[in-house]
Amino acid sequence: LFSFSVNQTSCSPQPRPGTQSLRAVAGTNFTSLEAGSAKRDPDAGRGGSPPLSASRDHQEVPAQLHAGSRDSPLEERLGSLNRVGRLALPGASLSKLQALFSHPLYSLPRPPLQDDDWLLKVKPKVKDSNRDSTQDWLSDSEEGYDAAQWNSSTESHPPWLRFHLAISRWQLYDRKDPNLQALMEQLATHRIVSAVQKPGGTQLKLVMSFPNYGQALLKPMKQERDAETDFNLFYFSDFERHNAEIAAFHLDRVLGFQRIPPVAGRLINVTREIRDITTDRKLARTFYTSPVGNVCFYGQCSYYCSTEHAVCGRPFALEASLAVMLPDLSLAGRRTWRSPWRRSYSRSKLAQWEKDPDYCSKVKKTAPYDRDTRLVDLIDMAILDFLMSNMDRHHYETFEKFGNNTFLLHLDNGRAFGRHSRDEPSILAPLKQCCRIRRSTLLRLHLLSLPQFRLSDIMRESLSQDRLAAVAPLLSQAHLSALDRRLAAVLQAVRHCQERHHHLGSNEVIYNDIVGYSSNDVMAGL
Ligand SMILES: Nc1ncnc2c1ncn2[C@@H]1O[C@H](COP(=O)(O)OP(=O)(O)OP(=O)(O)O)[C@@H](O)[C@H]1O
Ligand SMILES: [Mn+2]
Repeated sequence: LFSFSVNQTSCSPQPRPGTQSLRAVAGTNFTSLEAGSAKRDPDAGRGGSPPLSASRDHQEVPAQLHAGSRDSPLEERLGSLNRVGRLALPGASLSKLQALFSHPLYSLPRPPLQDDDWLLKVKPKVKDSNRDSTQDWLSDSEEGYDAAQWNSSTESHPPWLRFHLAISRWQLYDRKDPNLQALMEQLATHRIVSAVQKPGGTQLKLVMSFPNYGQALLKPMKQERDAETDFNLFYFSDFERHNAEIAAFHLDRVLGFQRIPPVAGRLINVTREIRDITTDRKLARTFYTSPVGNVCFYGQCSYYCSTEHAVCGRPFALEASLAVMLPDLSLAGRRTWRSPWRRSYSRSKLAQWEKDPDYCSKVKKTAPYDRDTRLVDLIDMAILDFLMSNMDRHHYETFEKFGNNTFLLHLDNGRAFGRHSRDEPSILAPLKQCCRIRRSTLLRLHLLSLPQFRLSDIMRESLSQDRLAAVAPLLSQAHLSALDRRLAAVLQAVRHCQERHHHLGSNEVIYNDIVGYSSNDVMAGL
């Protein structure tokens, strides 16, 4: 019916899904503030720009942020953030999360997207002979799947395909895209037609398929929510946690990154939704019933796939995380990068960054960290990882198509949120050693440290939207409190950097990613 073209042609940009109602998230107070004055951005129809409000109340805010940024001390800027915070909460009708996402810092203007800033595009194919053979194949061999009647029109696309088609050079998804809701709903509720093991990686995970050909990566619950990782366990031996995958997605979104594929929690029926339907014989062979009558399996993998580490239903119900699959590698190849701050993964050796106090200045001179935003993107990732105490970020990935000038995918967060009683300062090494941070990130972190937006409250609210929150909160209060404590530590690290580099001016520490737009652009945009 159609095919993807990764090589861009000279066609004009396709309209993107979900950009028609970009304002949907604005809450009641903002809606009334904006009523009548909100104009659609001419680029919005292409998904090129975030929702832009022309409200006068909003115009004052970025002006403060903008003007205060270059030379005023941080406290002064925090003061203006405080005013912004209050502005965003005029009554009680906006939840904290809604108020946060309505804040101008979550709708910063981005450069308009060009044709080659989209990962994929639909290329209509009209040959009738192809169409017939595709349909025959669908109905003959794909039992349990819906007949696909997709064409080049967005309306005909299932949520997972809309998600794929909306991936851009700068983010995996647009937070305000209404398709996201549909996508999460699919992950959490759609019938599962197939479950097979995903080869590669160290721990058990399954690829689940839905009737509309969507797929998700499943990680099962392996331990109780608030079990703390044994202090003596090496980080590379830690179990993965399904709730960490879910919470990491929420945290990444709350930080305004949009670099983790959407993840939803779900109670899986181990018998009906895995054992009875799997075509993976190696997986099927590992099922058994435990002495208390629970259905268990352990699969095949290089770590923890044995009867000692079986995954069990109660008696059939199993908590799991389902992450939406990224486009197949044949359509959108990815490049894997070794993190310069990777741990040594040896019990006896230290990594170079642990020994060399001048390590960052070398990294800064090495491609691709020597240009564009790669270094500050890596530091964003380190901040995310420090907040959730993920020590396992040995590699990261990017989409090949976008070259070096693109966002970093934060995949594999299963080893985060293992410990709440301690922080792991070494995760912040990239920030502390390089003393560099995106201004947009820093301002959002400040916002999340204010009582009216407190990170732990925001995360509690965000996670309460997940279906598994009905079983038990996805992060215990101890983990939520740790987030606030760690956020304060990140801000302290930045302050320390600013003191150290005081003589060089604040631009030395703060990478100003909000300039590049003229003052007028910002005024019009916010
Ligand atoms: N949402 C996704 N869509 C497509 N591929 C994914 C997704 N998430 C992860 N992957 C791929 O699957 C691979 C394995 O996933 P993951 O890293 O989560 O498992 P793992 O067992 O922890 O692996 P490792 O032990 O190597 O860290 C990753 O290298 C990544 O490329
Ligand atoms: Mn891993």
